[in-house]
Amino acid sequence: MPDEVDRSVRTVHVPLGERAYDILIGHGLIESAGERLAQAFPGRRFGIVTDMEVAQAQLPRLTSALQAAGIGHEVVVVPAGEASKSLDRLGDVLDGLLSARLERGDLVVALGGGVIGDLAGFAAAITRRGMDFVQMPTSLLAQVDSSVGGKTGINAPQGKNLIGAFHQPRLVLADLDALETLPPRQFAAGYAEIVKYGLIDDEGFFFWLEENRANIFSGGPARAEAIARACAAKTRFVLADEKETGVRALLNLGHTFGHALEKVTGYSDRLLHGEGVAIGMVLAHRFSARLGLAPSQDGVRITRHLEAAGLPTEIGQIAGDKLPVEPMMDAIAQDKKVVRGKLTFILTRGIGQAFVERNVDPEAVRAFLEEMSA
Ligand SMILES: NC(=O)c1ccc[n+]([C@@H]2O[C@H](COP(=O)([O-])OP(=O)(O)OC[C@H]3O[C@@H](n4cnc5c(N)ncnc54)[C@H](O)[C@@H]3O)[C@@H](O)[C@H]2O)c1
Ligand SMILES: O=C(O)C(=O)C[C@@H](O)[C@H](O)[C@H](O)COP(=O)(O)O
Ligand SMILES: [Zn+2]
Repeated sequence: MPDEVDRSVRTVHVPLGERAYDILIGHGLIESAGERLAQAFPGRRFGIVTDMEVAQAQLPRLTSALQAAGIGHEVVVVPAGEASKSLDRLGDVLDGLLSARLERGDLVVALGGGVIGDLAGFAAAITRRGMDFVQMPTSLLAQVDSSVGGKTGINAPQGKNLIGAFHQPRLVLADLDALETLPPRQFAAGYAEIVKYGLIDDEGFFFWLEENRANIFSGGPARAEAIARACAAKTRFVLADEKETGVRALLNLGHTFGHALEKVTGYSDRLLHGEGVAIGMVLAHRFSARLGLAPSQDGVRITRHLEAAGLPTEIGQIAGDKLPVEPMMDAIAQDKKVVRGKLTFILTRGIGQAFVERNVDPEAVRAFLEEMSA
């Protein structure tokens, strides 16, 4: 931790009309959650959904704060990790919320990383035909990406996030102190999604990250700035295209490859989501260069930056047996961006110049993946 801790709270507003909400980023937000929630949602009860690791590292801070504010709450805990984005664990969460007799006017609180945000957000969307929910992201990835924008859901055997709903949170409280207990591998995985915003349409941000990566990782002032800039960038895309009929698909840079890799590694610790995104972004740049769209040096520069952050950049770096290409192609064919059977990829003309390419030739993708997996 730096000697001087900045106590100010940054706010990114998401002006989505009647679904508008604030993202607060700062220290001590879990401790002040009792007062904030009591003021914003007077008289409501809260169903906190979390995972076993976050329950150990962060939950006592929240329950003490709610107790101190006299707020009624129940807790539902699921195992940590991507495997909890499943129908079985969704059933457990629904059972916990209903057994606690939370009413439709009460709120769900997602305390955890992106797995908890996606799972609890989806549970909120369908419990009693729709409860409000608050995101309290505790991983870097959740603070810069998954807690914002309203995508919620779980995985299916056929592919990643194939079951879900758009359901915006009412409030996002991103407590920087929570990151102090986050394992380093998880921090690096979240960093990949920060880099993504630079690669999509903001080369200046990517260059800033090249200068400030060490400060972000060590918990210096650049960390809060990076998180706030990432949230502001995501908010821009969500406002322009809340339900992803067009430009929001750019937030999927690296994800078509990444999601396929997550599926073939069994949604397990073999490959974290952010690690899949890191490899996927490198592949998207290489594939674009292969098609003559982007300079290959940009791919090299991105690879260097991600490697310096401790992230994998090659399929061959994934632990375990060699990954087969055909199941990856099956996953790619199930991607939600597919239109009338045609593959959509986010390709690029270089750093900060991503674009949506519809009707990508599956044979070109297969040949590329065969080569990249060799
Ligand atoms: N909805 C969206 O827009 C969106 C965006 C990006 C990613 N996602 C999803 O998010 C998920 C990945 O999220 P993630 O990387 O946060 O994974 P995660 O939720 O599994 O959290 C990572 C790990 O860190 C632990 N953890 C989290 N916070 C901690 C803390 N403060 N201290 C100690 N341990 C902590 C968790 O227990 C878990 O083991 C994927 O399922 C991905 O599909 C969704
Ligand atoms: O919010 C979005 O839109 C994103 O694409 C953000 C991604 O980082 C995230 O992983 C998202 O869950 C992927 O969405 P999906 O629609 O491809 O499942
Ligand atoms: Zn992602």
